[in-house]
Amino acid sequence: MNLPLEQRMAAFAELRAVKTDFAARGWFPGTSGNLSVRVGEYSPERFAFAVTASGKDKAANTPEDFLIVDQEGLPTEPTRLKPSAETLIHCEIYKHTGCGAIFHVHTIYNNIISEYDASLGAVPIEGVELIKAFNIWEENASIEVPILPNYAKIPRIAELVAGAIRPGIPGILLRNHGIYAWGANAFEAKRHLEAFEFLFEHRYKYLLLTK
Ligand SMILES: CSCCC(=O)C(=O)COP(=O)(O)O
Ligand SMILES: [Zn+2]
Repeated sequence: MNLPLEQRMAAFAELRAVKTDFAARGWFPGTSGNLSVRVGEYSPERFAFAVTASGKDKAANTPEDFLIVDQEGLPTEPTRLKPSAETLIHCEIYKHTGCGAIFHVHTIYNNIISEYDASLGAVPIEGVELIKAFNIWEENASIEVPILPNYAKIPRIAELVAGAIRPGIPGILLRNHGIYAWGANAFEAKRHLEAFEFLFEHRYKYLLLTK
């Protein structure tokens, strides 16, 4: 898939803005986290996306922070950059949702809550206003955010992604690892990620107060 230079540059610029924003929040500790936005035409069998390069300090901006990969997670042109080690998870989410952007961060709240609720297989959240960020408008709505095991081998996690995606819930937690949040575009993926993080912090603090 040959993408015009302007499309690649626009995707990289969009990722850079999100990366800078999340880095300022401390959302990339120890080089963790990865970001992607889809570019060009889409079918579940054939698509491409811009993704962060693996192992970089995501708080630093360099000319070698992003590359384009295809639906298999392989670079679309020769490069010495390595795509995120977790690119296969992005591939699965794009394939099964058709979304336009995916953001993955490790935070204290998403790690602790995913561990706390691991035996349930999902984080239950009820009656918090920010559920509306997922376009769920009913009164006293409840949602469950799925939790997958954090296997060392990413392909083992990737093969569970399709079965974990729940209609209307644009996110998946990896146990004691972090969250993947997605949306139709970068704006929506960011809104979803911020809402998830708010809801995890809310649950953590509510549990502390009430247990
Ligand atoms: C040091 S964090 C371990 C890998 C990880 O979970 C992550 O999110 C970052 O991996 P990447 O290859 O995208 O840099
Ligand atoms: Zn990670």
